[in-house]
Amino acid sequence: MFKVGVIVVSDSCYKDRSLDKVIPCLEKFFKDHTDYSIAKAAIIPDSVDDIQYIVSKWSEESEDLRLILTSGGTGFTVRDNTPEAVKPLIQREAPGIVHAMLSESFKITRFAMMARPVAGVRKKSLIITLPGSPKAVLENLGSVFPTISHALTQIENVDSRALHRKMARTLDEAAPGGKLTSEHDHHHNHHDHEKPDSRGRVGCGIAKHKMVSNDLDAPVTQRARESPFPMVSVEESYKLISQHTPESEAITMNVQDDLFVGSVVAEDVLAPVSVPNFRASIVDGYAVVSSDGPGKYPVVSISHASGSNKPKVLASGQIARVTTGAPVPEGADAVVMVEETRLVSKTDDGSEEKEVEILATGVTPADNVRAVGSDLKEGSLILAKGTVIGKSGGEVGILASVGISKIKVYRKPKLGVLSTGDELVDLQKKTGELSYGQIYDSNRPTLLSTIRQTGFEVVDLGIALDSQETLASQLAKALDSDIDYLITTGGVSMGELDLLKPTIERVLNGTIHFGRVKMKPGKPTTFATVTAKGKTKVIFALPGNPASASVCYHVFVLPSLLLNSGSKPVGDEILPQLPLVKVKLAASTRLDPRPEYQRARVTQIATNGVYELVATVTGFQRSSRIASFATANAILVLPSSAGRSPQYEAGTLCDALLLGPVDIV
Ligand SMILES: Nc1nc2c(c(=O)[nH]1)N[C@H]1C(S)=C(S)[C@@H](COP(=O)(O)OP(=O)(O)OC[C@H]3O[C@@H](n4cnc5c(N)ncnc54)[C@H](O)[C@@H]3O)O[C@H]1N2
Ligand code: MOO
Ligand SMILES: [Mg+2]
Repeated sequence: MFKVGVIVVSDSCYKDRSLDKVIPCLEKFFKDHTDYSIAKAAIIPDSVDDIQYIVSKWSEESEDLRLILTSGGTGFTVRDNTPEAVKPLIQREAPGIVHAMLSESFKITRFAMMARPVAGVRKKSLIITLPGSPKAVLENLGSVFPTISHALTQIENVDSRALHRKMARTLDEAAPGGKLTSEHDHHHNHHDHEKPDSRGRVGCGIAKHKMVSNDLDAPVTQRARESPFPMVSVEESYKLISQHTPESEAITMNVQDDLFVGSVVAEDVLAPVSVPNFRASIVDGYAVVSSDGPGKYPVVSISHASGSNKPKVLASGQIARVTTGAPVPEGADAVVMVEETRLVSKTDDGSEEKEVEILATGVTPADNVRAVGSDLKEGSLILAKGTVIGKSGGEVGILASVGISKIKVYRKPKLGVLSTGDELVDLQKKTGELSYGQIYDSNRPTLLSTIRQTGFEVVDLGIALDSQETLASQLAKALDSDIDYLITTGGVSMGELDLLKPTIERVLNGTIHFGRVKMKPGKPTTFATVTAKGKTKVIFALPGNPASASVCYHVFVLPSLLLNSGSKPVGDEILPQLPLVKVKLAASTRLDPRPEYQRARVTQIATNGVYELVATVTGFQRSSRIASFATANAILVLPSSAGRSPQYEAGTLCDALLLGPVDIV
C-alpha cells in the first residue's frame, strides 16, 4: 500500500475550503486504486514558504508518504509559485514524468503549453506538481499513473548504499575542484552504517544538499528570485543542529578558572577523603562521656578547631572544653553546649576553668558530634559525569572541601562574532555624526555581552564589508584561528549583497544544513559546518535585523553551544536550551502564520496567595526593533496561527524561554 499526500495550493481554497474540488476528486480516484490511500491532505495558500515547508516536512521518511501530489500554482500568474517552490527540494528530477504529462495534455488542449509542471524524488517520496482544475488533475495523473507504481517500488527498494555512493559521486563532481570535503565522507559513512554515535544519534536521513546558493560571480539578473533553501521547522532545525554540532574533548581545568562555572563535568568525581575526617564537635561546649550524666567534672583539656595536636584521651569522670568544628577527644562520645553548663571553680590566676558542672540531662552518645564521613564519605560520588558547574558555587565548594583543585570537564567552545554590512559604524571607533544611510553596529556589542555573561570565551572580529573578497577573506581568517564557532549577523537573506550563504558554500566549502526556518523573527537563519584546521567548525549566520539576531542567538546558537559543551537535553527536548516555563499572558496577542518568538518581561505575581508567572510583551515586535529586547527577561514561544484562532487572549498560558531572573512583586 502506497501512502499518498495531497496538497492543494490555492489562496481562495485556503480561505474557503468548500471551494476545493481536487481533494474529493482524488479521493474518488484513489478509491479505485486499492494499492494507494490518501494519508494526508492539506490546503495551503500560494506561498513559496508554505509550499516548501509542507513538502519538505511530508517528504521526511518518518512521514512514510510515497507519493506527494500538489495541485495548483503551476501557471503564469504572479501567485503561481508551485514549480519554483518544489524544484529546489527535488533531489532527483523525473523529466520523463513531466514529458508524459505534457504530451498527453497537448493531445487534449494547446493550453498545455501554459503548464509548468515539475516532478522528481525527494528522499523516498515521488513529488508531482499537478494543475489546479480537477479535470486537468485527472488527465495529468492518468497519463503517468500506470507507470507510477513501478517508479515507487524502485524508489522504495533502492539499495541505500548504492544510492548514497551515487549521490556522493554527483556531489563530488559538483564540488569545486571535484573533491569532497572530509565532512562529506563522514556524512556518507554515517549513513552507511546507521550506528548511533556517542550522543545516540543515527543518520538523519537528510540527503546532503547540493550547493544551492547564488553563484557569486553571476550578475544580479541571474540570482534566484525565491530562496532555494527549504524552509524547515524549528523542530527540524533542532534535529539538524543536534546532528551536526561537533563534540568537544575533555580537558583538565582548575576549579578556580574563569571558565569553570558553566562547564560540564566529564568524569565521575569521587571523594578522596571523608568530611569530616576526624570526629568534630557541632557546638561550643564540653566533650563528655554521656553515661557520666549531670554533675561537676574537672576540665582536663582544651580542643580548638585549629588543626594542632590530637587532644588527649578523655576518661570517665572528666570533661574537655571544645569549640565548634574542633576534634572531640577519644573517650568522649558527646558534647554538651556551654549554655547547659555552670562554672564551678577557676585556676589560681583566675584565667582558666578548673571545674564545670554539666547541667544537661538525658545526654546520649553521638549528641552534637559529627562522625567521620557523616557529611561526605571517602570514595562516595560527589559530582557525576554530566553535572553542570552552577553559578551558586556549590560544586566548587564540594570539590574544594575534599581537596580537589582540578577535574576533567568538556572544553567549552570559543566563539568569534562578526558583523557584516557596509552601513555599519563601529561604536568604539565613531568619529562624528552618522552619514546618510549609516547605522551603528548594535548586533556585535549585544552578542558579545550575552556570550561573555554566559561564560564562553569570545573574540570580537569586528565588521566585514559587503564585498565578496573582503568577506571571504575575513571569514577564512576567522576560521583559521582557534575559534570553534563563528557567529555572523547580516547578509543572509535575498539581497544581492547578502553574500553569506554563497560564500560559506562556494568559497569556504562549507555545508549549509539549513538556510531558512519557519519562525518570526529569524527566517533566514543559517546553520553550517566547515572543516578548518583539521576540525569541524560551526557557523551560525544570523539575520542582520537586531531583534532577529538576538532571538536566534538564544534559540539556536546557545543550545548548540550547550550541546557542544557536554550538556544534555531535558525530557523530550531535542537540544539543551534556556529554561522553558509556562507563563500567563498579561494582554492578548495576535498569532502569526510563522511560530513567533516575542520578547517579554516576566513577573512573579501572587493572586490570593497563589504565585504565577505573568508575561508582558515588550511593545512593538518588529525584527528591526532592538528595543523589544531591552528589558526582556523572556522569549515567548507562540505557535503558528495555522489551524487555531488568530489571537491568544489575555490569561492564556504559553511557553516562555527564560533569559534571566524574573521580577517578584
Ligand atoms: N526579499 C526578501 N527580503 C527579505 C526577506 C525575504 O525573505 N525576502 N527576509 C527578511 C527578513 S525576515 C530578515 S530577518 C532580513 C534579514 O536580512 P539579512 O540577514 O540579509 O541582513 P541585512 O540585509 O544585512 O540587514 C538587515 C537589516 O539589519 C540591519 N543590520 C544588519 N547588521 C546590523 C548590525 N550589526 N547592527 C544593527 N543593525 C544591523 C541592516 O542595516 C538592515 O536594516 O531580511 C529581510 N528581507
Ligand atoms: O525573520 Mo525576519 O527575522 O522576521 O525579520
Ligand atoms: Mg539582506
